Amino acid sequence: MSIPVQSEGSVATKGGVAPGETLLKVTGLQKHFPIKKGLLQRQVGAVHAVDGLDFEVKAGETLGVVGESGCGKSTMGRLITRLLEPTGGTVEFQGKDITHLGVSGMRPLRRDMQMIFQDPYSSLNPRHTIGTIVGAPFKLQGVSPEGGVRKEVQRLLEVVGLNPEHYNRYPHEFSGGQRQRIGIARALALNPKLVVADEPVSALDVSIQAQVVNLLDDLQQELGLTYVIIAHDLSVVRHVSDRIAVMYLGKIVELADRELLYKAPMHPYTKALMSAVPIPDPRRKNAKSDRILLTGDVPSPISPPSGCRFHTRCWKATQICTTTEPPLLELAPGQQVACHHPENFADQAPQDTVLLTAAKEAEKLLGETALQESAETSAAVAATLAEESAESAVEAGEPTEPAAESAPEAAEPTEPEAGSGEAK
Ligand SMILES: Nc1ncnc2c1ncn2[C@@H]1O[C@H](COP(=O)(O)OP(=O)(O)OP(=O)(O)O)[C@@H](O)[C@H]1O
Repeated sequence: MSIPVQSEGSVATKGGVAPGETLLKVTGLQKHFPIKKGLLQRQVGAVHAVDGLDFEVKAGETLGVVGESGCGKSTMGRLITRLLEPTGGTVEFQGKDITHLGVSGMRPLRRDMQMIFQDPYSSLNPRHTIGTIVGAPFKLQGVSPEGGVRKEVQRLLEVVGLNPEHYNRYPHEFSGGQRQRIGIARALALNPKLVVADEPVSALDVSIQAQVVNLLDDLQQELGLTYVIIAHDLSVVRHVSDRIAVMYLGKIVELADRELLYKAPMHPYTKALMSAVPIPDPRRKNAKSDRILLTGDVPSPISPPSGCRFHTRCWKATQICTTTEPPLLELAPGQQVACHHPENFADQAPQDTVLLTAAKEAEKLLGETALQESAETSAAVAATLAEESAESAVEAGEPTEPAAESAPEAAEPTEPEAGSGEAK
């Protein structure tokens, strides 16, 4: 599809943020929704929807955000576009702190950051024509596009693959996929720099999902857009994201380049999510499923578990996971992980070996292939690391013993890891 050039020039070069430079920076971002009770509406607790997020989004990239329902993805999207006021932390957009900007302070920035919502049925006013809906941002911002609003709206409709002649039609006259295209046209009207798409295709038929995802991809290529795409399903963000953040109960547990995340996920939760993505390969139709089934429900965000929040469902959890929250560390270039016992990497807490009872139960539900693979990859990576550090120790003239210590898994037999938890 050919997309007409925007009248105001390339987004990526507009406003001084060059591709690859930081467009959005989030530090320690928090949102706690108060729970109030009684006549006096006293606060009795809080929903820890987003609980300390740190990440950056570079101009021109697509950051995918995935996680189960209720993990705080939408809240995060609304916080970074400042549709919600954060409880803590900071949000910087183009180097400017926008954390506590009021409505008037945010108004000029609204042009630069737009949101696409999940439900193309409820996000469009049924009483307004498409022309009014897509043209609304011009009115709200007091912008008069060259050639008039009508001409610009028709151009935008064409950009998203809709017939510009349908300017006077109403939302109910369009299919779900077309309505989502209308939502995208509205988001693009003011030539934004950052587009946050919250589950942009979840409400659509699978056959239409690919069309909308491809449209978003095409628009990014042509207009130099920066995306944060939120989805509960890795298969949606898989093809469009440059980097992917995996969220669990209000926290990022892994943030990595797409390739790294798919080839060697380090957080057990990422591994479990990935095992749930179906592989469309007819040759595997009789293969034994190695899907990782997580035990129990997602704990309540009102009183999240202590230590690592995933420990209640993790098959690798040990004592330290219940007491100490693992920091989000860059364990490999381009891969940040918050885990004491990561996959595909040397153990971060090798001294702590006693598996929790819950973990032992979770282990029973894991596919054997998954456990075997997990053990093999961890042992292989640990062996490579041990080799590398032994080599560097020899080069530096040091004794080679400490290298083996720093990668204790290297010495382990390649038995399933969860089963060999005691010896880890
Ligand atoms: N306005 C609100 N008041 C109180 N709690 C809220 C509010 N908005 C969200 N929450 C709670 O915050 C938590 C995170 O919600 P959020 O919608 O951000 O999750 P999500 O990962 O986007 O889930 P989904 O995919 O189902 O939308 C949930 O427990 C939710 O109930």
